[in-house]
Amino acid sequence: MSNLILIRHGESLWNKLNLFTGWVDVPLSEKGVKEALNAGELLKYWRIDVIFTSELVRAIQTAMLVMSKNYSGIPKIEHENGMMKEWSLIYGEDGERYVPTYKSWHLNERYYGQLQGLNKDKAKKIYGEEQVLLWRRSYDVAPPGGESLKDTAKRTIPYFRGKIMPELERDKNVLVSAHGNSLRSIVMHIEGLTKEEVLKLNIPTGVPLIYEYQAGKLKRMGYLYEWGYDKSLHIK
Ligand SMILES: O=C(O)[C@@H](CO)OP(=O)(O)O
Repeated sequence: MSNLILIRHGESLWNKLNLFTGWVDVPLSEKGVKEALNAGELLKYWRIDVIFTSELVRAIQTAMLVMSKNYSGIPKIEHENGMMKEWSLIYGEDGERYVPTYKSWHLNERYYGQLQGLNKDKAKKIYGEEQVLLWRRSYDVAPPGGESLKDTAKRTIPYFRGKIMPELERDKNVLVSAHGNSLRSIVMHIEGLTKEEVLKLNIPTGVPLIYEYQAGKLKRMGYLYEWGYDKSLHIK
């Protein structure tokens, strides 16, 4: 048996300002740092064997803050190619335990196109609430110049199947630190949600969502809080 731990990054400086963020590389707010540390506290004694994050700093920060509390080992970023890969190899024997950490744009937030940088309430005033809700939560309506959730899934799901699932199959506990919509596409896939169901799916910042992997199946344990699991998927 192994565990899949999904976590949306803590609040970012642009979440706080209520701006469409997408691929804009914004760091965590002070509250976001606290959320990530709190998640780390909850996961303190969990064995984490491998980490996947997006290429965006808010997800990387969140994973590192979680690991700053964790005893599994030191997260070591595994670069895929070039000098970063070649020159970051370890040749000595220092006896440390390392947790391989992979960064990939496949896990990045949905690309929000021309909405990036726009205030979400201002967008509602300009385009109407209904239109903005479709851009933000529907499955196949893309924001102007950006990705629909369906488009996002075209990059997240092959990565999930090709890189993340094989680790679970090898009994590795996996931490995935990513974003509201990249995680919505992954949860939609795992849970087999319909287009209508995914409209209601909102993933809270900085709360670990735990799955158990056994015999080829992922079973949801729920969102992990101080007091235990919230088994519902749609957190109010
Ligand atoms: O701005 C964004 O990139 C995302 C996540 O914060 O926003 P939304 O909740 O609208 O999908």
